[in-house]
Amino acid sequence: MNTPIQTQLIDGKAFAYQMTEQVKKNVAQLQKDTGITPGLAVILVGNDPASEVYVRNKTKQTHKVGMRSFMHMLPETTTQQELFNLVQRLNQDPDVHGILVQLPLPKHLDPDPIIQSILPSKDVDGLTAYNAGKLTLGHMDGFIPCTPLGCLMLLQQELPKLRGLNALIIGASNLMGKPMAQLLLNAGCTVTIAHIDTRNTEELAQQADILIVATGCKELVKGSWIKNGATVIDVGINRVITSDKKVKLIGDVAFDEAVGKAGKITPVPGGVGPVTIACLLYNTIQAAQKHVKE
Ligand SMILES: Nc1nc(=O)c2c([nH]1)NC[C@@H]1CN(c3ccc(C(=O)N[C@@H](CCC(=O)O)C(=O)O)cc3)C=[N+]21
Ligand SMILES: [Mg+2]
Repeated sequence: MNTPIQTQLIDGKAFAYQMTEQVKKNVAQLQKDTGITPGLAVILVGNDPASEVYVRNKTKQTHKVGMRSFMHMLPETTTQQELFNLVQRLNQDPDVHGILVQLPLPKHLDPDPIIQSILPSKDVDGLTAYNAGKLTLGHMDGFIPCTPLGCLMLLQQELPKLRGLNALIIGASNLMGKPMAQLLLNAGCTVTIAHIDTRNTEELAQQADILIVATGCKELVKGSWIKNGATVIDVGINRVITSDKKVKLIGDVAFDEAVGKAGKITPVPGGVGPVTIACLLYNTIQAAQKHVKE
């Protein structure tokens, strides 16, 4: 019999708090040195309830660190041209250092041309071809998407050494899986990406020292998929209604099954989510600092 493993929770909330305090100091310093207040513009189109929660959290944290927040809530009926025009305006606005277009957009809008129209120097989400290319080349001076950057920072804190570890990323999106793979490759991991058409995801997971799950499929990863002692990063946030009719957040990992198998795991909520927001603020202060140097 295997003795059950003591599973340690990775406290994303505490990590995010520390990071946010540092950003706050940097904002104050920048203001003192230059008189500039970093500004973040967030565009939200339509009324997806989950997106509204994230955007509200972002706005709250932006104010907390002393940055300016420019919220643009656009109706569901917004056209491609109107959205495009707004991005152009924000690109030219000297008070705006970072621009984020909350995804997903309503179905009638094509996200790619909109994202690609953001000035790379204001692309704090790291989704333009310029910043994605920088990351692929291993240049660390571009903007890195906030969620994978947060996952990397958590892993660097939790593990003594990443070099040589087997990492499996389940999910291959431009926002998460692909940049995560680049980051871990640059950090010396042996990286595998599994996606919807992968036939042996479970088997691959069982080999993984680091397992990162970002699929949006609730509790996809079972306890039996997890290698003993592995570090599990659960990026999923799924809203479910409990039998007593309460809204509950659950991850892409069956958390109760993972306890006793994983060495370390991020909870949902309180894991990757808050760190994502802290990284967004981190990228925005970087954008404002670079703006001064130019
Ligand atoms: N262009 C773009 N950039 C993003 O960075 C981006 C995006 N689109 N679309 C959606 C995802 C998701 N995301 C989260 C932000 C905050 C929490 C967060 O605050 N989570 C809390 C719980 C919040 C809740 O109650 O739902 C937690 O996990 O503890 C989660 C997820 C950013 N994303
Ligand atoms: Mg979980």
